[in-house]
Amino acid sequence: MAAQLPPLFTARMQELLGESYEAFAATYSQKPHSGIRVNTLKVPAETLAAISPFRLEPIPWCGTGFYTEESARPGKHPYYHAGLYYIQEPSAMAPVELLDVQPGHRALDLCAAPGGKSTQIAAKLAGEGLLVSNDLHPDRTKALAKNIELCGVRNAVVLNESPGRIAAAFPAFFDRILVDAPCSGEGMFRKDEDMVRQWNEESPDRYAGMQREILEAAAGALAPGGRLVYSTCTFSPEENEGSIAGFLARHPEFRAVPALGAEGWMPGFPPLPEAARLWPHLIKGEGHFLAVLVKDRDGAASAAPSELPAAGAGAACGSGTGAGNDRGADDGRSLAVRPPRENRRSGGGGKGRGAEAGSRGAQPGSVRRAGSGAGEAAGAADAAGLFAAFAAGQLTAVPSGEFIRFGDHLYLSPLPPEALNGLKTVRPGWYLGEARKGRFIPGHPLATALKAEESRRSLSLDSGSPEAVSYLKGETLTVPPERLALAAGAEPKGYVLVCIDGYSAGWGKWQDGVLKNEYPAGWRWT
Ligand SMILES: C[S@@+](CC[C@H](N)C(=O)[O-])C[C@H]1O[C@@H](n2cnc3c(N)ncnc32)[C@H](O)[C@@H]1O
Repeated sequence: MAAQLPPLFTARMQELLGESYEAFAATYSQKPHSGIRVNTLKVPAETLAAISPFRLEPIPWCGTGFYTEESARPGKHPYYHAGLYYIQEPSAMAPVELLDVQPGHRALDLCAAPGGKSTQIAAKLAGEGLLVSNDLHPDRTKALAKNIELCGVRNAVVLNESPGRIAAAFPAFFDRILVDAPCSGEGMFRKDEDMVRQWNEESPDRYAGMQREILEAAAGALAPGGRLVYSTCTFSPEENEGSIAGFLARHPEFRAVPALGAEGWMPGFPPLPEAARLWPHLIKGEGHFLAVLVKDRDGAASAAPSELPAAGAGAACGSGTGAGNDRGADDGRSLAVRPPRENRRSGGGGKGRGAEAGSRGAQPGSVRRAGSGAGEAAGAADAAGLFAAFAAGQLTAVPSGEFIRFGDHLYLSPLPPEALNGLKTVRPGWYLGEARKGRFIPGHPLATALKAEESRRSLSLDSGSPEAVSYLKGETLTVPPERLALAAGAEPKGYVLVCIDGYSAGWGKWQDGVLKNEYPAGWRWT
């Protein structure tokens, strides 16, 4: 690496590591390791391993994770665009492995952008249960939402909130919480030299303050008997053992359990040997810290656990009664539920304007129940009804659940709409599409989360063919009707689920041998 390590950092590391320091320091002249994690929502890990265009080597602590060679360019393969894997630093795959997420759990990822660990949690949920994925910084939630949609996640809600407000809206609610905390990033110096430049001697103490606040919120949102994983990518004991020891002292209802991993993982420093430290000179990965905390079954003072928040609970929080960190509280700038910008069509400004106009009459940042607001989309057409009609002709099974309509835009949510009242919601669920002028226009995330056999009209492109890249670049394709896979009775004309080697990537619209490209501009292969 070119950047000079801060002398104060190296002095601290020498003190921390003693005679291991030389081996540690030597890693800075070595290349960082790269990896991908298979998105099992789309493909089993064994299948991807068999069809992978580049060599894969298993990562010992993550059954769906693989090291990739330096020469591999996984972001430049059609499989990436079909959401078959997520490019992730190998050590960063460890926290979710320790979270023990099971299908059906309610999981909260409090510091989630850009979504590496959220997409990993979603894969473990396997479409059952709930993922609430949050980040405080609005700009970062865009990448978060996009990655969740790329991976075809159906049961995620994306928020842009302070953890304190989430805890106030969802007291003692979640079975699993991940706090992948903002930190001084010392473990990433080799991979990201910006981290080196941003570091100063106050960094560890500054971040420890933030971590304390986030952990307090997590304590309130975790259900009795629930599990919390705390992770950082830094070495400083203040932000690691210090943050967790302080938390345990304040919260006797929590205990640390061993963070069991793989060969080469080291225990935390006293007083927290249950934690794990991942050192770059002992494993093939960057520096990480991991702690697993369990909340007593009967220890939550306030717990009337696991009921959905009553309607209005969030609104109370929005009016300023929420606990904890108030940064990011409603300030009138926040957007209500919006369709992904990249899913708004060119020339479809009316659609975007409609959504914004709809939000003006609402509490800032609120999500409104389908069809409940006066400023709701013009026209009496019921978006859910239009979707049902579209689905009857297009899909082999019609997804069901809580429909949330905002303006012309329809989502399927894993939560009842009132549960999100007052919370800045980036996505209230799976974006299905837009109901406009009596028609339903399917959204891109609807396509990415479908399996080929769930669409009555599909087309599979060979990942190695120039056609696959043409489609991903947004080009029109010539496709004779016999190439379309049609369910019994389906006509070739209409929306086609375009797949890469059988894995959904987006929509096309077929007519008379021409496949019009519906792959959104912001997602295209460049
Ligand atoms: C280590 S990164 C998260 C990486 C992410 N978990 C992943 O796997 O892709 C920490 C994140 O915390 C967010 N953040 C910072 N302060 C926060 C706070 N008070 N509450 C929630 N998120 C916060 C940052 O915007 C950043 O995206």
